[in-house]
Amino acid sequence: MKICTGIAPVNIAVIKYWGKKDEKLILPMNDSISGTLSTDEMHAKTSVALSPDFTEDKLWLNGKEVSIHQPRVAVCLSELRKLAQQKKSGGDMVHWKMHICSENNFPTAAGLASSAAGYSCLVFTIAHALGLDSSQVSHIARQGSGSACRSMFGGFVRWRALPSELEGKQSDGEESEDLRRKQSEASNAEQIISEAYWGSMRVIILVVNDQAKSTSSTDGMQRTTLTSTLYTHRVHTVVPERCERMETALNEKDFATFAQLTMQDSNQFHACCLDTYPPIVYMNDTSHAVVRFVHEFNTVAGGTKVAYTFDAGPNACLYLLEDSVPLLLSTLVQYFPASSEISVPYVRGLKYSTTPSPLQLPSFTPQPAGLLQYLISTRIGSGPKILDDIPNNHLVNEQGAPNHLTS
Ligand SMILES: Nc1ncnc2c1ncn2[C@@H]1O[C@H](COP(=O)(O)OP(=O)(O)OP(=O)(O)O)[C@@H](O)[C@H]1O
Ligand SMILES: C[C@@](O)(CCOP(=O)(O)OP(=O)(O)O)CC(=O)O
Repeated sequence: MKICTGIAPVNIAVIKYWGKKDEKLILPMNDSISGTLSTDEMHAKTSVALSPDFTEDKLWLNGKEVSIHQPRVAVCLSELRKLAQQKKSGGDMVHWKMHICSENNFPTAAGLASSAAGYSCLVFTIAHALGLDSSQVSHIARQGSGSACRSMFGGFVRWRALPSELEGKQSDGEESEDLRRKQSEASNAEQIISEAYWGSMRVIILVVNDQAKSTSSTDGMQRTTLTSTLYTHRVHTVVPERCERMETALNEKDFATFAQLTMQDSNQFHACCLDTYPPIVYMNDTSHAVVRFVHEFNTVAGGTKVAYTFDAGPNACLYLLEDSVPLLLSTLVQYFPASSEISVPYVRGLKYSTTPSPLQLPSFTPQPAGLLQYLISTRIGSGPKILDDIPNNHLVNEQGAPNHLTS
């Protein structure tokens, strides 16, 4: 019997992934770039037990058994076992069944990138258990959920689309097994900026008080690729150039350019969603109020101090530098007050000792209390980690049954 436990981070894209060239392999239409958030505030945690005595693979998510036969979970397990066999790694364990327990210390499927952290954690932890090099398996995490490949590394991460020379199909229209394997291995993630390089980068997540389930990313992006003409322009013309400019801004620690590109890319992604037919609407009135707030804050602050970005949901993610956080937080709390009924801290996570007076924003009206549920204050952090040396930390016990939820 072998048991391993790992944790993995959430990532939030600053140049968005949206749309696939290949639904099965999850090959993206364009490169994307994201920041990896610290696991101190938000993480997925996975334990895997392998034993020659287990008769079937099993999976528990947040304490409940779920089907191990979901195609995306199944493909991750079979690819990891195949790779371990090829590399002659893991010995007999390659043939043993696994019991996997996974949980998130933040809401699952609420548009907070739980699938990215979740699949990254599952693939990283099993790769470690089978003795594989976990820096070489982001293409497997990608097959769980595209954005999961970026959670395999810390700092800022770029996920590359397939290089054009590997795009071809064979003359009979059928790709060979060999070409498919090469294609799959060629679209992977790599760290472009370490978490230490721009150590003052901070992130604040604004959880919007409306978690109505809208179109899933998987379905939404499929519809956009089929129907949006703006999207064609985005993929072929805008994103390639924007990714290069984003890498330069990160390398030069040029916050104003980083922030402008981040906001423009979020806006264009949501414009493509609206240009989808029938349209997809992820941002709500509160999201749009946050956009207006950020622009007004930057105007009054006399420079671009804060950037917003929105994924496939109404929650906002703000990128800013450490020295702007106290003023941003005090102003935000003033203009987006907590509900009077809130029984938990409104601002969670990283604490700051100073509370400056809020900026006065003449063109922005204070919003009704409770539009935001809570805020998570965090920073850019490192990639997944194995936590086997912490006692009593596993989510699964020696009998292969789930332990009680621990975090
Ligand atoms: N810790 C985990 N381990 C394994 N799978 C997970 C884990 N967390 C989430 N998932 C998978 O991801 C699914 C949720 O993905 P979904 O894309 O709906 O939500 P999200 O990732 O929170 O939102 P978004 O992708 O819009 O940011 C879950 O139903 C489950 O299949
Ligand atoms: C808007 C996004 O968050 C979309 C994420 O899409 P997913 O990675 O959840 O989609 P699938 O590959 O179908 O699982 C942008 C991004 O993270 O780059």
